[in-house]
Amino acid sequence: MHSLQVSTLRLLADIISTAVGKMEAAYERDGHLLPSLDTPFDPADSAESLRREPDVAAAIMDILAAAAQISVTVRDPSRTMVQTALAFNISSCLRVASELNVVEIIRDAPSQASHVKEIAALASVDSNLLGEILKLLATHHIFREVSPNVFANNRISSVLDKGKALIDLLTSSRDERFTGTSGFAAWVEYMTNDIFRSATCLMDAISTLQDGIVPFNLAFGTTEPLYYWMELPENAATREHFGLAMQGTVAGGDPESLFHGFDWGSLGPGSIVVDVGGGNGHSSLTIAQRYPELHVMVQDLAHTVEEARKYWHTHFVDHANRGMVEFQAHDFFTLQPVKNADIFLLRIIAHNWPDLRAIEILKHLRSAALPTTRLVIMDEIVPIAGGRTFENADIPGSAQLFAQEPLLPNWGTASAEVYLFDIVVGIDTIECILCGGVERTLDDFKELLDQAGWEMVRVHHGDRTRYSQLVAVPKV
Ligand SMILES: C[S@@+](CC[C@H](N)C(=O)[O-])C[C@H]1O[C@@H](n2cnc3c(N)ncnc32)[C@H](O)[C@@H]1O
Repeated sequence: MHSLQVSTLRLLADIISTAVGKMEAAYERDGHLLPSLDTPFDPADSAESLRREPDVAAAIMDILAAAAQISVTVRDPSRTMVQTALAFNISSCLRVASELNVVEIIRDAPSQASHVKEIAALASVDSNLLGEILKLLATHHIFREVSPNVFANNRISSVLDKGKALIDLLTSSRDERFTGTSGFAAWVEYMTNDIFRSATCLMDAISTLQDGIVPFNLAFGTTEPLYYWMELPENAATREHFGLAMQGTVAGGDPESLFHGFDWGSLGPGSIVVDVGGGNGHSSLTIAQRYPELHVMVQDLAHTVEEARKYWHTHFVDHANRGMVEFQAHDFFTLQPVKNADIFLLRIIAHNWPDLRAIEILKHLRSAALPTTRLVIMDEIVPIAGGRTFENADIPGSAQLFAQEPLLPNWGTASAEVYLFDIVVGIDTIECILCGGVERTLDDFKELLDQAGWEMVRVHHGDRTRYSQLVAVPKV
């Protein structure tokens, strides 16, 4: 038994060693250095794009999975448990750092490093507590403590940079801080504040078993479903914050992600793309910027679609002036008014709804579809985790890769995001907590589409920084 454990450790160490060798070879071949953890992230650095090369991406997955597995194998389990139980403090401290603009304060300091007293003075908070917060984050490689109580940005903290002048951030209202940003900090703050609050009510909602009441309702004291609650006039600031946060879901992953999948260039001039539940329409806007001959219709609930109109007029006024974009208040649980769509785009919509409701949305799209209409779904696909066999090989692109033993088949915590978001959509939006997980496996999607009259014809797997894309056509 003991020697078996030791040989498992050796296998894990070998996986790391082999993967590091592959990375070394790729970086050497291209004449790049691996970007340092100690310096701010530069998305324009060509060394960064190397991480997306299939061999390097696979090596990274192996390193993440094996390093995590080796750590929990060798550690006293009660220490692992305590640290995991207290992990919420990391979320909480991250929110503080973002709301107080710590990254931007350090960025604009003369030597790009600041004593916590200087940071606290600019942020108008107590320096002792802030120091503890930053030390916890630095211990998790978020910021770097360059000398006692002096902090610098590093690769991880720098991605929170809102990219605005510090003076603007310090003088603007809380609600205006994200305006004009990529939305990534808005997304992080939405997760560490709104979603965090809902998460604290998970146990209460599960034990109460009230139909239609999810943790979000208990946390925010409302019986309205999340998106209808956001439509209320008093929640305009949250709605705007959420719209920017959704934009941040693209900015924080691979900005090119929308183009890794369905070939938008294959659509002819004037093709109609309906962005169903499009939020502020940032995804269809990015697609239209690259393919300006596409005619876009952004649909969402009434107030959200007005945010979309503002967003497009700020970021792509030319398309709006050419009459190539329309904004339509539309509830996707009602008849779809666009009957001549080339594409119905559903980005991170299906995961918000339990099967019966998702089928309703898909059926409305099916009823409005022409024989040539295609449905493009962008969402997470939950990998098969309980084995290493895959059965849907008949659909192009669908095959799932599995990690080598002794890693978990789904690469364990290297794939954690999809499981974390499964809980997020459960606590925020499903209408009945007993309806089951809403992030779906490929089989779940196939079944869902089938029941709504669609046939899945192509799968483009994401790579944990991108949503997967599924293409479906009307079933005849
Ligand atoms: C997770 S967000 C995704 C937004 C956008 N597709 C994106 O990728 O950023 C879900 C969107 O669904 C919209 N939504 C929720 N319920 C809706 C309904 N009944 N009809 C239309 N849109 C709805 C919300 O307002 C929100 O914009």
